[in-house]
Amino acid sequence: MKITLDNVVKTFNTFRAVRGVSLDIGSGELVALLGPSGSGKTTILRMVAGLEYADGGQIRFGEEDATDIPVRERGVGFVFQHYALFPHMTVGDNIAFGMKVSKKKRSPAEIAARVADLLRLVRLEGLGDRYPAQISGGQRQRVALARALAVDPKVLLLDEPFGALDANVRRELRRWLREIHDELGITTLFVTHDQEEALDLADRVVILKDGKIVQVGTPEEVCRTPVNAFVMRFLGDANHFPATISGEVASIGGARMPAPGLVDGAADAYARPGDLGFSLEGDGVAATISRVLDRPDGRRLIAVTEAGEHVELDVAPDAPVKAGARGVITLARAHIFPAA
Ligand SMILES: Nc1ncnc2c1ncn2[C@@H]1O[C@H](COP(=O)(O)OP(=O)(O)OP(=O)(O)O)[C@@H](O)[C@H]1O
Repeated sequence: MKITLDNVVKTFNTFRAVRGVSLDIGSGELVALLGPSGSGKTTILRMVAGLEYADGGQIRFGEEDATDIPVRERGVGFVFQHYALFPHMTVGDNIAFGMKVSKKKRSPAEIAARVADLLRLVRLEGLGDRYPAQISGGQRQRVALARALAVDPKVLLLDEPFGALDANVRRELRRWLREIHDELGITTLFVTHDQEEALDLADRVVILKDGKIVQVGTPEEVCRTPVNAFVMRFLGDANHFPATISGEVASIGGARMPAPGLVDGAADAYARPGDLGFSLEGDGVAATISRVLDRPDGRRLIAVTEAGEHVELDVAPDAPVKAGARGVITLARAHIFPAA
């Protein structure tokens, strides 16, 4: 099912939570809405679900105006962070619940077979007789997904479904969700404020700020060509350097870089840790190493520039650098934007 948002607006009292959002979500696509707290992600999801009405613009399911489709007939499955399972029902009964109350009549044997299929799909075979309190948080969210899938939704809406889980479980569930999505091909809209989660999971990422879309693109597009400093910073690990533009060339400390299309004057350059290096001499930004952090996947240096800015850079695990070393930060790549 294709979903279209056409200049959608939502106002609470006088506060504009969503300010003219237009977005096409292709049939079978997995799209993440990513943005800081209060950027309007949940409000957009709730409007698609029909739990909230847009007060401007239009939402279409296929070619049909969604306002004409009652919530129960939208064919939407939800998983929310705090959308608790029924504690007094077994896992199996929780999954069966939607089928039992659905207009589409199914026999008890059909329901039991479907519950068994779904338990297999979410890899919880054998746990159907447990109660929610007897399984882990990650398993509970898998049950919540199985319950949402039980009624064959055309659209799946997930609001921070893994928000309450620890980092390793989150990572595992996100891989698993992607596999399930690829198997079932249900159009999925996923809300998160976790950049890594959005980038790992989604076909396309929609970056929101103050109720507006700032950028839409594949993970590669938003990472490699952020449209502005907000996207660059929000995606994480952005080091800032003041820059000066002259004749479409940026000077960043002693380094020079092409800056096509930028006007002369002050600018902001941003670079990620992997785009930086450290050497004792050369063209770059003078800095002193303040800390050396060793991690399973390499060595990260924390440097302080002469302007007092902290910069993080990744070097080879065996790079011979010690805290206190003075030298220059070299830039292999940077994103340069007009000064804010
Ligand atoms: N029912 C409501 N009444 C008044 N204001 C609301 C209501 N729901 C949301 N808002 C406001 O609308 C803005 C957007 O909220 P929304 O929950 O959509 O943001 P979000 O991006 O999902 O944030 P979070 O990540 O914190 O959940 C916020 O400023 C919020 O306070």
